[in-house]
Amino acid sequence: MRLSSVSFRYSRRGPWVLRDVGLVLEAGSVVEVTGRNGAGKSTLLRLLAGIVRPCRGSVTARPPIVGYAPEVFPVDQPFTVAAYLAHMARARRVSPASGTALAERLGASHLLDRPLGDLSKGSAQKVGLIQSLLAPPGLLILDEPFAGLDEQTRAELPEIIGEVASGGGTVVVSDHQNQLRSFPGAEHWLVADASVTVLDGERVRRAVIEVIVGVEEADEVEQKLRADGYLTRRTA
Ligand SMILES: Nc1ncnc2c1ncn2[C@@H]1O[C@H](COP(=O)(O)OP(=O)(O)OP(=O)(O)O)[C@@H](O)[C@H]1O
Repeated sequence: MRLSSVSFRYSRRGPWVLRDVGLVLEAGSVVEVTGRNGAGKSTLLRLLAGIVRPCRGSVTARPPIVGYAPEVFPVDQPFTVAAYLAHMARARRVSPASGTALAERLGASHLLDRPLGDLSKGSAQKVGLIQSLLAPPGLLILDEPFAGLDEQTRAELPEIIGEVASGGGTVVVSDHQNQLRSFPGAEHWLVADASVTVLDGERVRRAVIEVIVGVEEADEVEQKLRADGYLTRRTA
């Protein structure tokens, strides 16, 4: 799949969110997308998924089956989780059992009879994740999937991502917390100033700076730095 000279803005006179972006996604690759709040990560993911079209440039060779889990799953739908997943399974021409099995794997079986409107943010996000995986995706796009998830699902997610990739699917994950920073073989893209930089260690030189803070502030400062797209590591 390839993005060629892709530019996008939300309105004719609005600012360019992405400008002249060229990218290649290989089958079986895993890409982590980072960047500050509002940098354009979700917009890039929506362009990749085909939810919005470029204003200029083109997206070619998108795999036919795209699984997309949005940052905020829309719960304002009058269905139970089971009915929603069964409906999505029919739309994707797969057995409804696929939704039940995924719900079990992600510790969401107890949610099946609940109305979508009653779900917490984390539970809704799980349902969004399950629907994106119902049919084996050739392209899986997860927008901030780690943000609201419980520990069990957080731990399961890299495994699921690895399975999709080893089946030849391409996986793109936006994650301002850098949860996939040590995922084996993952590519890292940084969205900033309306462009996308492929960080591969050779083309982007890094500097390490030490930031010294009080113990009680450490978590908060680290979270802020990660929210701004920096990689962090703790020393003793
Ligand atoms: N539907 C929309 N209409 C108009 N502007 C939008 C829309 N969605 C996003 N934007 C603007 O486009 C820019 C990029 O937003 P986007 O959501 O892609 O960034 P992001 O990196 O995903 O941010 P975050 O980490 O906060 O989700 C921001 O300035 C945002 O305000």
